[in-house]
This record gives sequence, structure tokens and C-alpha cells, in this order.
Amino acid sequence: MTDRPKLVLASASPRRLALLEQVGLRPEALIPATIDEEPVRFERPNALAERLAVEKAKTARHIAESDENLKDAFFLAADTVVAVGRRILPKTDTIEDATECLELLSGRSHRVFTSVSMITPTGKQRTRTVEARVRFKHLSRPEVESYLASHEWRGKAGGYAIQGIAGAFVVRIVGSYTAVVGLPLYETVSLLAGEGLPIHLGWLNPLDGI
Ligand SMILES: Cc1cn([C@H]2C[C@H](O)[C@@H](COP(=O)(O)OP(=O)(O)OP(=O)(O)O)O2)c(=O)[nH]c1=O
Repeated sequence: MTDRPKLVLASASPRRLALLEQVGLRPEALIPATIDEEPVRFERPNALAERLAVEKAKTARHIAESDENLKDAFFLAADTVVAVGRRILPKTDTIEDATECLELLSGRSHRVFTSVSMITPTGKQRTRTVEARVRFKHLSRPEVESYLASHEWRGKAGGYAIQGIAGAFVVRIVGSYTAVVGLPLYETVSLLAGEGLPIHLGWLNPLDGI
């Protein structure tokens, strides 16, 4: 049997893992990278997403350095940033933050930037940043309140998750849906395949279980 190339997902996000698995990519290991995610002064949202994705991949690779089993692995990380104009919305941990985000997003368009960064077994790093534009319906006070009660906003960039209840707020999306959820699948697969990770969609029988 030939050795399957290994993939490490530098993430604690179950959504990112589920997206990879959706196309039959099963990481050998999950190595979440805890880094400071604060934007620096005047940082643009796309630049922030890119900087953090790059840093997460590097941090995970560093953590795995002494692991012989992961010596020849590809490392993959991503970061998602939601912005209204140049204003970067937080990853919401409190009801107050989430309320502010939802009120800001109500009835208007915003942008979601997701950057995906990969480090090859030889140490080459490649990164792609994807932009999606999302328009929300006007949210009434009761709608905001019931969404807050769902807790789906917790830990999500911009205070919502398109893959859940907030999918019903989306009037229009231009760009990659999987990028909004947290991992742009087209770009991720292109990056990995472009650097020699043999991806035969079907290699791991992605249709199993559907
Ligand atoms: C906008 C949006 C964000 N999100 C999530 C994706 C990310 O998990 C999160 C943005 O935070 P990130 O900092 O990108 O990721 P994370 O800290 O959750 O995970 P990691 O360990 O990979 O760093 O928001 C959704 O799940 N759905 C959405 O619609």
C-alpha cells in the first residue's frame, strides 16, 4: 500500500473539519493554533484574514516540529473576518457584541474574507484570500432577540453563522458560500492539488454516507 500524504488541519473549528471531510479530505491530525487575533491599527480586513491564516499555519507546523509522524505533512489553516466597509466586526463572545453586529448587518451588505494558508512538506507557504459579499434582510427586534437566544452567534466572526438559522437572513450572496462558513473549498483543493497533494475527489470515497 502506498503512503497517503498527510494533512494537518491547524484549527479548532468543527466547521472547517466538516468542510474538508465534505470533499473526502481527512486530516491526520488537528493542531489548533492559538494566536493573538487582534487587528493592528488601520489593518484592512483582508490583510488581517491573511496575516492570521499565515500565522496559524506556521504556529501549527512549529508545534508539530518534533512529531516524526507529521514530518512530511501539509499544514492547512484559515481565518475568517467579517467587515462592514473597513470596520472589522469581532468574533462575538458576548450578547452585547452579537447584538451590535446584528444591528449593523441588518438590511445591508457586508463582506466576508476568508484566507486559507498551506505549508507544504518542504516548507513552502501559499495563501489565498477569498471575498464574499452577503446581504442581510432587515432584522426586526424580535428576530434579533430570538437569534440571540439561539447562541449560534457564539465564537462566530460577525456574530452569525450562515450555515445555521442566519441562513434565513441572507437575501443575496456573491462569492463562495464555503468561504463564508470558514473554508473556501475550491481554493483549498486548488492550493493542495497545486502543491502535489494528490486529490482524487473520490480517493476517500466522499460520497460514502450521503
Ligand atoms: C461568518 C461566519 C463565520 N463562521 C465562523 C468560522 C470560524 O470558525 C469563525 C471565525 O473565526 P476564526 O478565527 O476564523 O476561526 P476559529 O477561531 O473559530 O477557528 P480556528 O481554530 O480555525 O482559528 O466564525 C461560521 O461558522 N459561519 C459564518 O457564517
